[in-house]
Amino acid sequence: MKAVHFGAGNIGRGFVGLLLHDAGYEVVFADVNAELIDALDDSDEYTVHEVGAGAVDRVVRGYRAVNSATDAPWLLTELATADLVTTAVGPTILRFIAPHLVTALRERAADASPLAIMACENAINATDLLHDEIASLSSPDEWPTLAARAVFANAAVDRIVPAQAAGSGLDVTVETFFEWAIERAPFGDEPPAIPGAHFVADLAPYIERKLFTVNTGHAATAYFGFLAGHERISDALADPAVATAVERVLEETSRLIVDKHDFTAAEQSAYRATILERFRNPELPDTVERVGRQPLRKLGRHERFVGPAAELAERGEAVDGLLEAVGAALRFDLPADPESVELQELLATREPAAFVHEVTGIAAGHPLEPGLVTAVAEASAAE
Ligand SMILES: NC(=O)C1=CN([C@@H]2O[C@H](COP(=O)(O)OP(=O)(O)OC[C@H]3O[C@@H](n4cnc5c(N)ncnc54)[C@H](O)[C@@H]3O)[C@@H](O)[C@H]2O)C=CC1
Ligand SMILES: O=P(O)(O)OC[C@H]1O[C@](O)(CO)[C@@H](O)[C@@H]1O
Repeated sequence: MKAVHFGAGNIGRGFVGLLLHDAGYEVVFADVNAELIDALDDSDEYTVHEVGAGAVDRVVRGYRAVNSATDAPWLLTELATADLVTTAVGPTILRFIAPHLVTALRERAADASPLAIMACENAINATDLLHDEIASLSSPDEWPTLAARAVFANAAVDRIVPAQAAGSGLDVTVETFFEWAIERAPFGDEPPAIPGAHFVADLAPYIERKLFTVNTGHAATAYFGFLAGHERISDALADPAVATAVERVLEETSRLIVDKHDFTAAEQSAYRATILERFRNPELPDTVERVGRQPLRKLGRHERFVGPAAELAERGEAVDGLLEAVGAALRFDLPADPESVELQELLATREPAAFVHEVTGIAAGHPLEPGLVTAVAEASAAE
């Protein structure tokens, strides 16, 4: 069994690549970072160091690496005999992966087993997004033939993998916790054998609970923590003012999760407590800058703040905590982060309502619009 994994970064090496390796797959990493690919190519193994209670080290061996920017022919050769393709590149990068996959599907033998494709990104239904990008490169006549050569399954991935210390080489430091939930239905009776993953009938509850608890809580900690002058996530959460603001946000999203899905209030409360403990892990060298990265993406319509806030507002529920988190995100002013720079430029040049429509995708007249406009106006005035 062979898996081609796009994105040999933190999640690629520290989570998806590791679980595929442990599942017995021959793993081929594809990345556009030449230095990283060369390092993988020149190495025989790397170690995934867990930190926290019950931590163990795991060694990944026997992989290959291909530079997908400069060696498309070799990548295609690998894809031709792959059983599985995964990605961990970031949702905005999926459109750059699509051209490789459309070509691979064109060249895939009609009698080969369908290629399983799973985008492992922090976004609702990222595989659907990748599917649509691939289909857009085909024609309505051709696409049914290509689509029959693949199985697309959405997935939710959860493991905190911070930025790695300089000099750590290919080794990756990760938390002990992980969860990889994958839609079962697209595979029929034969889901891929990945012991570390679990296959679920309906992914929506898992991905919404994950994105609107883990990612909402983490990003809120980052933005409130940044404003309070903290560098590390664990220090930010040790600040009672930050912890209280984050709790307020998570109480709101938890209300939505419990209302919409089959999780009880007690289950959601336990899940929330667990994730806050994960964020507090003092052995995890995680920073507010990493967790807050790409604020424009994180302020998107179906993302961790505006997504749940819009649904709650539509239900007539209060969203003061989420709006406060949006306000903090708007003040994430970090010259090293291109999206933060763009965000500050937009704040300085757009009227608040125009900013809201453009950045958050919330339209005029939506019940969340007034709250967002106020948050933007306050952030602009504070500039
Ligand atoms: N780090 C974390 O704790 C978690 C991250 N995620 C998600 O996983 C994805 C990846 O995140 P990280 O691993 O943290 O980022 P990362 O920056 O460490 O890794 C991304 C990798 O993708 C590569 N890449 C960029 N463009 C590419 C292209 N066109 N083709 C092939 N490779 C390309 C980069 O060179 C880099 O090695 C994101 O969607 C993130 O939201 C999900 C759960 C946890
Ligand atoms: O690129 P994003 O969406 O910030 O992804 C990283 C996030 O995902 C998480 O790993 C949670 O699974 C957090 O560590 C981190 O905030």
